[in-house]
Amino acid sequence: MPLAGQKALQVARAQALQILDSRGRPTVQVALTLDDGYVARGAAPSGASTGENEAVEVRDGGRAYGGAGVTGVVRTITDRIGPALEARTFGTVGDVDELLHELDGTDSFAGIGSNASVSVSIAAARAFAHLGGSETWRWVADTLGTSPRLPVPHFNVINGGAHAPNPLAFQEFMVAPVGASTFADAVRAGAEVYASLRGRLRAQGKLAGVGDEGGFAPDIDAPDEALDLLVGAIEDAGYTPRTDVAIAMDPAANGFGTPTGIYVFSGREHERDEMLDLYARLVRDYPVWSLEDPFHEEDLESWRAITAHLGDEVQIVGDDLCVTSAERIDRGAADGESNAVLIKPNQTGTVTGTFDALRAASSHGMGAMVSHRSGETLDAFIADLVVGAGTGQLKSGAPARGERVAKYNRLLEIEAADSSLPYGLAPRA
Ligand SMILES: C=C(OP(=O)(O)O)C(=O)O
Ligand SMILES: [Mg+2]
Repeated sequence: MPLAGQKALQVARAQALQILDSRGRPTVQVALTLDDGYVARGAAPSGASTGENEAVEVRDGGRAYGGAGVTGVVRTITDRIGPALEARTFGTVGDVDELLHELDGTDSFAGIGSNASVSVSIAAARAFAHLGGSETWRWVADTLGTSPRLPVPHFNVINGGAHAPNPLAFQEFMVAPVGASTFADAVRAGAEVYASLRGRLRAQGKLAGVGDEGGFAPDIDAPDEALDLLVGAIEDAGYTPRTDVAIAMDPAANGFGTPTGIYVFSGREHERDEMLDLYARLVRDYPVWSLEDPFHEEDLESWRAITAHLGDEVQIVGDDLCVTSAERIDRGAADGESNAVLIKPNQTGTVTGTFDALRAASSHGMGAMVSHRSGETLDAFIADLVVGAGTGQLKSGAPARGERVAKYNRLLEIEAADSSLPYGLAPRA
């Protein structure tokens, strides 16, 4: 249903452009020009460690850009989606997304590409916000019926796994300023911890390059070593681990595990029980508050075991497990597989699918962390999304590199413009 007083969307011109993402690979940007001259844009990010059941990103074959171009997707938008958009008026973003599903004709966006659908859908969401005279975050909150809030930023400061060339199997080690009183203070804490971590790594002779999300990629392989570095960096920056700044991890275990529960890292195999013991020890010994994709997406027995054993102490987040799918979130909740979900719009391919996933998580009392992808653009839609959805958690990489800080900087802008917005994790239902 359209929001009260919502003007219908009439697209005068739909254009698409191949641009580069933060890995130097092509992606697509859409521009929808409205009758009043307003241009609503949306760009598609791209993951490297993807779940099996994500909506399908379509790329060209051939040799251009290592076979990774999106000229076909640009053509699909220009020749098929654009004319279909221009031919009709739309009452809601759901109507636009329905058209995208119709044009696609598959149940995974393998036809038009989730990179086409998500960029069009994000642009349409911005167009509806503009037509309603509101900021995009406010439009999200009005559409979902949620209480907006500024999220705790999760800064990924040590990168491994598929995002870095180092031997570290676990993909992400994040610092989360849970004790900050404003978003601006949280950004400052994140930047200070990042700077002190750089100092520690330099002092230890381990300062190497950075990974895809801007975190350092030191030549280490043990999770303990990464966590020791983080705790030391938090203290060096003058903060108290856990109460001021907590830690979140995304091992992204699809990258080193199997459906049958065998996990290979640090030069040997680890079985399910050993992994459960390892996580229990890390949660006990370090200020870890959130643990994402600790097991392979098909190793459901392990997911159920960790949620049962550690779910009261830490948030267990399903990313590759749930792939921003309301259906999979419902199933996972019923089976006790995780108690929180990651929300990435391009995993489902539309803003409507993203809203459905957020509603599903909320209906089960699950936490929801909104997330960037490892391949990003300057598009900061997820910043507005997380404020409007009011889930209180965002991960967008290190507090460095333009495509990562674009999201944090947008949140600083939102906070500066509306100081009544609360900051912090959403109270659990
Ligand atoms: C952000 C992530 O990485 P990618 O975008 O490569 O899936 C993740 O796994 O949470
Ligand atoms: Mg993940």
